[in-house]
Amino acid sequence: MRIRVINPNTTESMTALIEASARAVAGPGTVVEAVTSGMGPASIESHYDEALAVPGILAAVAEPADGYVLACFGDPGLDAAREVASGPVVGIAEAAMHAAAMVGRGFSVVTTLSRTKGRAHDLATRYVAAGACRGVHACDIAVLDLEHDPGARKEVIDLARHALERDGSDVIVLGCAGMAEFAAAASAELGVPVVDGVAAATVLVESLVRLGLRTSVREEYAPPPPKRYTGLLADFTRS
Ligand SMILES: O=C(O)C[C@H]1NC(=O)NC1=O
Repeated sequence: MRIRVINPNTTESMTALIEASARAVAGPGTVVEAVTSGMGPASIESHYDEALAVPGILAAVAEPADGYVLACFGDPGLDAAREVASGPVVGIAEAAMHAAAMVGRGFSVVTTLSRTKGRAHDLATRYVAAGACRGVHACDIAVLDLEHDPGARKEVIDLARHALERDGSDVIVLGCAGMAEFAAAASAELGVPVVDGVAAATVLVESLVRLGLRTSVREEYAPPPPKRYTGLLADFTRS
């Protein structure tokens, strides 16, 4: 099978990190096709960035694949992508939170900027039972600095340790695709499961494809009603 793993921001080096995390867990019969969005923000750290990332996501899911991963913790454009993708679409926050809820009593999210904490809470409300997400904590390291800041890994792990104590949680969810490579070291140091949403989403999409499950086209996720689109979007939308 072929899984298209989409980095919704336009930073190639981050796509490489995402690709490595997805390939590390993909099964022997799975081809991971990691792609960088062709248009939009260099990183996604606000509602504005999320909105401007969606056209690139929709263009990326328009290409055929057996399944798709949206490798951005805000799960931008997830519902719209499900209306047009040829296979199941899973967001990394969705996958990470579900996985975390299955291996512990309550998880804490460690994310980047404080301004994105509300989004993580909103997604937890959508995806998991009340109380499953015990808290969301921000390290206030910008997304693109995670890769270049030599102290980032330690800051994230120290914050995760604080979160476990403060929240009384027993699992950590990494709140950014750019933190994927911290998961193993964090789990070894903290002694708890640390969930990287890129890996979780890759395995979950593989499982859905193996189960023969695709997004239902009855009602909400049916293909969008045909209509005229004008302006720049006319090139990227279905007519
Ligand atoms: O929402 C965030 O802070 C993280 C999110 N932004 C991004 O460009 N890739 C991500 O995973």
